[in-house]
Amino acid sequence: MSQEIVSKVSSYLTPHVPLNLIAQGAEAVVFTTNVHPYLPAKDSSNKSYIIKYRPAKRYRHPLIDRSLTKHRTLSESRLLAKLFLIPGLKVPQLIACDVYNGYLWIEFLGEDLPNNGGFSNLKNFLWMFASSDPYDPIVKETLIKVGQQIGLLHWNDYCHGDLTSSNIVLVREGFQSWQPYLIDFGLGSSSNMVEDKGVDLYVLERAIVSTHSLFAETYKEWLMDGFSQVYRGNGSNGEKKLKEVISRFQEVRMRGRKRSMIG
Ligand SMILES: Nc1ncnc2c1ncn2[C@@H]1O[C@H](COP(=O)(O)OP(=O)(O)OP(=O)(O)O)[C@@H](O)[C@H]1O
Repeated sequence: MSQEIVSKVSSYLTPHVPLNLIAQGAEAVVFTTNVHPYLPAKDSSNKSYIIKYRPAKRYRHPLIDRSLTKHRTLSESRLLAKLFLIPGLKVPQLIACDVYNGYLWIEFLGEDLPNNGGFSNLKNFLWMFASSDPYDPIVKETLIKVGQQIGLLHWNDYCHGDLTSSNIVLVREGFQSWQPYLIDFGLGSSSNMVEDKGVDLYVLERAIVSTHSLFAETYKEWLMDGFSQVYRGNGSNGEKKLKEVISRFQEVRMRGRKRSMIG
């Protein structure tokens, strides 16, 4: 990780904003901080926030780079703000954005899992149960809820674009219950196309199969149960649309299989 980027962020945000680097993806550098951009420090000291920064890419022309950064930061923040208003859909709250400089300030979600299980995303959560009881009722309940969240997203004609098990964060509710939240809408879009929905479902299926292959069949069933519940809750129109999405999902899966056989 380039120290240069960290220094740049730190000097832009001033020393009043302590930063803890937690991730560097292809697109963005992600920090946590305990400082809220608007509230006085004493009001926010127990909470954590995410600062997502899209650094400049040297290989792009500076003008194009600035325009792309602005466009992507704006698009992610708009999407988050719209999704946050959909009843029942769980996404982190957008707190602030600085689109010209590529910064998003977002509510921090999740926690560390017990026994060094890592951060509470779906991937680590399933690993945690893999060695004890992979078919624990908590796993079932959580995967059904994950399916419901994806169902709600798609039913409202939005797509995620990078629906991996790391982009689903679990927030503890009570002692033994977890609420899934969808994060990272950098590639998300408003879309009513069954193709985009089928691809979302396929990407998640691949993520589950590749990391939890032994239990994947059951996990997929639970996910699709939750997903279908949302569509079926919308009457005959929901049933019709559900069939279309599932049929396209199967088509996307077939294309994926052919591609991996051909190489
Ligand atoms: N709101 C949040 N609450 C808690 N953790 C978060 C949040 N947003 C992001 N993270 C953490 O930071 C990581 C990277 O964030 P995000 O996926 O948004 O960035 P990215 O650069 O698009 O990543 P990638 O290129 O890996 O997809 C996430 O996997 C997650 O661990």
